[in-house]
Parts: sequence; structure tokens; C-alpha cells
Amino acid sequence: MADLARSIVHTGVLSLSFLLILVATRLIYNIFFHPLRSFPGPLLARSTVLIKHRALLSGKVHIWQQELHAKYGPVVRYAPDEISFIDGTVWKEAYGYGAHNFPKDPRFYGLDAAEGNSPGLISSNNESHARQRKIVAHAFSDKALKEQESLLKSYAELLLKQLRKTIGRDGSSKVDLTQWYNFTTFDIMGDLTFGEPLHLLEDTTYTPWVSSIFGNTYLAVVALVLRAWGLEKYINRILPASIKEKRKVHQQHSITRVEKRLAKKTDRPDIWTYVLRNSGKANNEGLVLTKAEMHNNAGLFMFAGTETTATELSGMTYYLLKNPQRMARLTKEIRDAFTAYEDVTINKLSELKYLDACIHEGLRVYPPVAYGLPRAAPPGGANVNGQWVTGGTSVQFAQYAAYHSPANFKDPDDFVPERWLPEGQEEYGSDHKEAFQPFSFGPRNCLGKNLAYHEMRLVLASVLWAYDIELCEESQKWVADQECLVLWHKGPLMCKLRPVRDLLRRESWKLE
Ligand code: HEM
Repeated sequence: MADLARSIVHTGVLSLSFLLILVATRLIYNIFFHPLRSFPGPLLARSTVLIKHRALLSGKVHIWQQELHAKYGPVVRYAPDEISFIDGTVWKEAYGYGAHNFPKDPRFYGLDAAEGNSPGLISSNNESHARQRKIVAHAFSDKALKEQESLLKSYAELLLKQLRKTIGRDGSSKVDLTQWYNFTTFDIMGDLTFGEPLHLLEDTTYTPWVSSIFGNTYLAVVALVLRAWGLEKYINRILPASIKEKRKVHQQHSITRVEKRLAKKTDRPDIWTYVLRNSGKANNEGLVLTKAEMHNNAGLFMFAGTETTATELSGMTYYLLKNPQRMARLTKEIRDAFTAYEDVTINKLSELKYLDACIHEGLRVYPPVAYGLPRAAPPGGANVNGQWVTGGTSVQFAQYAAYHSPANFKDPDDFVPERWLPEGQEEYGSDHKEAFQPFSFGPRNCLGKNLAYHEMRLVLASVLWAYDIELCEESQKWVADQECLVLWHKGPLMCKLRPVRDLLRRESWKLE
């Protein structure tokens, strides 16, 4: 018995020593012999990916990357096989049209079509992506946007009406504007994706289906970390049955709604009207989307097209409230442009120069996709930002770090819309504006960029046209308190609203 115990202890000690030697060898290799050894970065982060994972899970990865670039310069090796850049040339080199050989990094995006799935646009391989995008792009064209204008405006108007009801007769009730922006963007995308509204603005609450979209952000980061260790497939085993069930219901709910919409014969200008109209046509060389791709893309539209836009609307509102003179200038521009709400059109809104400057600046100081979206260098290696990176290296443009770097922007942490206008060029003309690509760049950039701009202009302008806003005490540090879990984990943006137009005069906006 004693012999057996001794032999177990021996085996254990030997295995542990072997493991320690393996780990130490790997760390030494990563620091002294790795092909990326000459790239600057913190010693520990260059030796093990654990440091990056700790930063990701802490919710402060954006600050970590910002500090790394401030210390080490525009190129940082922040994990053994991963390099982060903040120089604008990288957009063209690693994301641009000539960069098809820089595929999306599977360590971040997961499985691709080659492995038997039928993913939608975001994680499909280049060939499948090109086919899908050619068809779906019709739903986001200028023509489609024009036809969707009255749908967008009906939700902006419903938002104003519901806010009026919520703040009460004396305007003393506080409102969480982040929540109201979410209601609006989810209702709009729900209508465009499923052909019917989700009724969030009317019911003034999230449905369980919408709540579960927000609830999954931390889990998504945990999955990202597990994926790097090849353990993602085990996440399902450790998840509580209740979460697994919720996930299943969520996916099924989306599929059922898409199927219900596809069964309808309608000319409403939603996404599927354009997709079906343009599938298999001569100009599309007989291209079609599979049912699985339709289901998958519906989920993508509901995620990519809602939270992002509502985030930006909240961020802009917050920064404007913190800069009262700029808020006053924007409000004046909007109120001078439209005497009646009927006059508000997406064409007229796109002529408001200060509004666009505020949107640009909001996207810069508070980019909805703050973490870099990694690409994998081609097998033979490539030149990026004047430096040779070996094949398979994960390359990313770190948006938050780039936009908050004095190497790219003067007064990087300040909200200065004027830097985007001719009047600001004397002071801010040396900004590296080519670094600014909040919708990404190249063939896999944001398909909803134009829709997002129209939506942000319309919703922000509507709210500022009708209300004066005051930021409540508890939300004074709204941005500083936030975590970045690839996307922002936002708290309530508590505000007081005072109607500046006599909204009650309008029949449809009467209080009950
Ligand atoms: C302020 C708002 C928005 C921002 C900042 C934003 C940003 C982005 C970014 C950075 C990507 C690239 C993702 C990647 O490379 O993995 C992307 C992709 C995408 N976005 Fe947006 N987005 C916004 C709004 C929207 C809206 C309103 C829609 C409408 C459905 C939308 C639909 C999409 C789609 C479908 C893709 C995938 C495109 C493709 O792979 O071909 N986005 N977005």
C-alpha cells in the first residue's frame, strides 16, 4: 500500500515537473525565439495570452490597450501571436479591398462555413460572404432607405409621444434615455427584419427575447477566452440547463419570426422584400440565400443593427450634455431647420453640418465597437504598417486606443465636433482622420452604415427638436463607469426632459 502511494506521488511530481518545464519552455520561446520577438510590448503579455484574457474579462480592455499604445507606440505585441495597431494605413492593408488574403481571425470569429455550418455574413468565409452580401446589400441601398423613411419616422414620432407620456404633465419624472434609444432601435430593426414591430416603445419594456441579447455579452467574452484554449465546445456542458433552454428558445423565436414573414406576400420595404426581389435575378447571376443563412442573418441584423446605434445615440447625448455650448449650437441648428415635425426628412437632416460633426465626434470618443476586430495574416506573412508579420499572426486595429491617442487626434479625450468642420481645421487640421473607421473598412465593413447614419440623425434630431435635456446627478460619470466587453456594458443614462414645443396641441400626441 505504501509502495502504491509512493508511486502515485512520484508520478504526480514527475508530471507536474514536466508540465512546468513545458510551460517555462513556451514562455522562454515566446519572449526570445518567437518570430514576433522584436515587436514591443509588456514582457508578460508577450509571453502568455493569459494577460490579454485577464484584460478582456476585466471589462477594461480598452483602457489597457490605450495605455499599451501610449507606452510602446503605434504597434504593440499584446499577446504572443497578436499585434495591435493604431496607424490608419492598417485599415487599407489588413481590412481593405486588396486584403482578401487577411481572413477574419477564427480565434475571434469561430467556425467558418468550411466546417459544415451555414453562417451568415459576419463569420462566413470570403466566397460565401461575397454571394450573401451581393443579395442583402439591396436592402441597405439608397433606394431602399428612401422607401424605409416613413417607417423610420413613425418610430421616431412614437418615441417622442411615449417620452411625453412618461415624463408626466410637469416633466418631473426621470427617464433612462439609453433604454428609450434601445426601444427605438429594436423596434425599427424588428420591423425591418421580421416585418412587424416588437412593440417595445408601446409596452415600454424589453421582451425576454430582447433582454437575452443584452444578457449574453459577458458570456460572449467568456466564450472568446475559452475558444482561444480550444475549449469553446465545452462551454455548453458547463452552462446551466436554464441558460441552454433560453438560448434554444431565443434562436427558435428568431427562426419562427423570419419564416412567418417569408410566408407573407407583401411589398412593405423590409429587408426580405429586397432580398426576395433580387434573389436569382440575372443581375445577381442566379444567387440566392439558403434558409439557414436567412435565419442566421436575421439574428445578425437584430444584434448588429440595434445595440450599436442605441449605444452611439446614448454616447452622443451624454457628451453633448457634458458640453452645454455644443449642445446649444446643435439644438439651434435643428430647431432652426424645422418649424414643424412634418418638415423633418432624412434628406434635410443630412444637410445639417453640425449634426453630422457631432455624430462623427461621438463615434470617435465613444466607438460602439471599441475593441479591434482581428484579421489573420496570410500563411506566407505580410507587411503591415511597414513591418513584417509572420503568417497566422492576429492583426487588429484597436479603435478605442487609436481614437484616444494624441498620435492621431489633438485633445483626443475631448468632445470637439468642430474638428470635422472647415472652421476647425486651423486647430485640428493635423488630425489623422484616415484612422477613423468606426464602421470598419473594405469588403466586410458595416452593411448598415447608411441606415445607422439616417437613424442616428433622425432619432437624435427628433429628441432635441422636442425636448431640453438635463443630465441627472447619478449619470454624471456614465462613460467612466462603463465596462467594455468587446461592446459597451452601459448603465442607465438618467435624464430630465422638458418639452419645448407644445406637443399637446398635436392630436396624436395627446396625453391620455
Ligand atoms: C453606429 C452604428 C453601427 C456601428 C458603429 C457598426 C459597426 C460595424 C462594424 C465595425 C462592423 C464590422 C464587423 C466585423 O468586421 O466583424 C459591422 C458589420 C455589420 N453591421 Fe454594423 N454597425 C452599426 C450599425 C448597423 C446597423 C444599423 C445595421 C443594420 C442591420 C448593421 C449591420 C451590419 C452587418 C449586416 C454587418 C456585417 C457586414 C458583413 O460582414 O458584410 N450595422 N458593423
